[in-house]
Amino acid sequence: MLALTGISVRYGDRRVLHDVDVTVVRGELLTVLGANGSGKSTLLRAAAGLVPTESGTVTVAGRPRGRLDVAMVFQQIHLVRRRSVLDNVCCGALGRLSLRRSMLPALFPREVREEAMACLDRVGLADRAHDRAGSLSGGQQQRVAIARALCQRAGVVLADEPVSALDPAAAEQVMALLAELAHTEGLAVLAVLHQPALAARHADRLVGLRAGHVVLDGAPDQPVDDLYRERVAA
Ligand SMILES: Nc1ncnc2c1ncn2[C@@H]1O[C@H](COP(=O)(O)OP(=O)(O)OP(=O)(O)O)[C@@H](O)[C@H]1O
Repeated sequence: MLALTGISVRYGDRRVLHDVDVTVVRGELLTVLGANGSGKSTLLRAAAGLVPTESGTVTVAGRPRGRLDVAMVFQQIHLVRRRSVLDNVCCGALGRLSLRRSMLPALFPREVREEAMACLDRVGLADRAHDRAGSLSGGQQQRVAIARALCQRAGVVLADEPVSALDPAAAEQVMALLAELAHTEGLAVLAVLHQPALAARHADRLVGLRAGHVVLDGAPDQPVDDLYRERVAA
C-alpha cells in the first residue's frame, strides 16, 4: 500500500535518512522505533511529502503519493477546541470539497456531516459529537483526530508519537484503535512510538531506525535494546 523506496533526506549538509526502504501493506499497523534523533519523524514527513527527499520514491497503491492519499495524526492534537467535535471531524473532508464549500466550514454539507458521524461512531465518540472539542480528555481528543483522519478517506494513516501525551490507559486505547482500524478498514497505518511495550502489544510489525538507517524490520516483540544503547553520529 505505502512504499518508501531508497529514501534519503538531508538537512543542510547533514544526511539524516540513508537509503531507507519501508513498506506498509493494507490492513497492517507498522510501528517505527528508534532513539531520539534517529530519523523517525523525518521518515514520516518524507512519507507525507512534508520534506524534500534527496533520493527515493514514495508510492501509495503503486502510484506516486497524491495529496489526499495520506492522513496524519500528531502528538500535539491539532483540534479547533472551540468548535464541536463533529465539525472537527468534518474538517477531514475539506480536501475534497469545492473551494466555495471549503471556505465555509460552518456549512458542511449533510453528507459530510453524516460521514463524520459514522467516523466518530468508529472511534466510540458519537455521543460527544456536539460537545466542544476542547472539553474532551486528551485520549478522547486523539480519537477525534483519528476520526478526522478517517473522514479524509485516505488509505494511509501516519501517526507521529500519537500516544506520547496520553496516560497509560488512554495510550493503550488509542493503539488498540489504530490496530483495529488497520485490520477492519484495511488501512495502512505507520506509527512512530517511543514505547517498545506498546509496539509489542499492538503492532503487526516493527521497523527500527538507528542514525537514519533501518536496522530492524520484523516481529513487533523482538528485542529492541540495541536501538537505544548508544548514539551513533549520522
Ligand atoms: N528541520 C530540521 N532542520 C535541521 N535538522 C533537523 C530538522 N529536523 C530534524 N533535524 C535533525 O534530523 C535528525 C533526525 O530528526 P528526527 O526529528 O527525524 O528524529 P526522531 O527520531 O523523530 O527524534 P525524536 O525521537 O527526538 O522525535 C536529528 O538529528 C535532528 O536534529
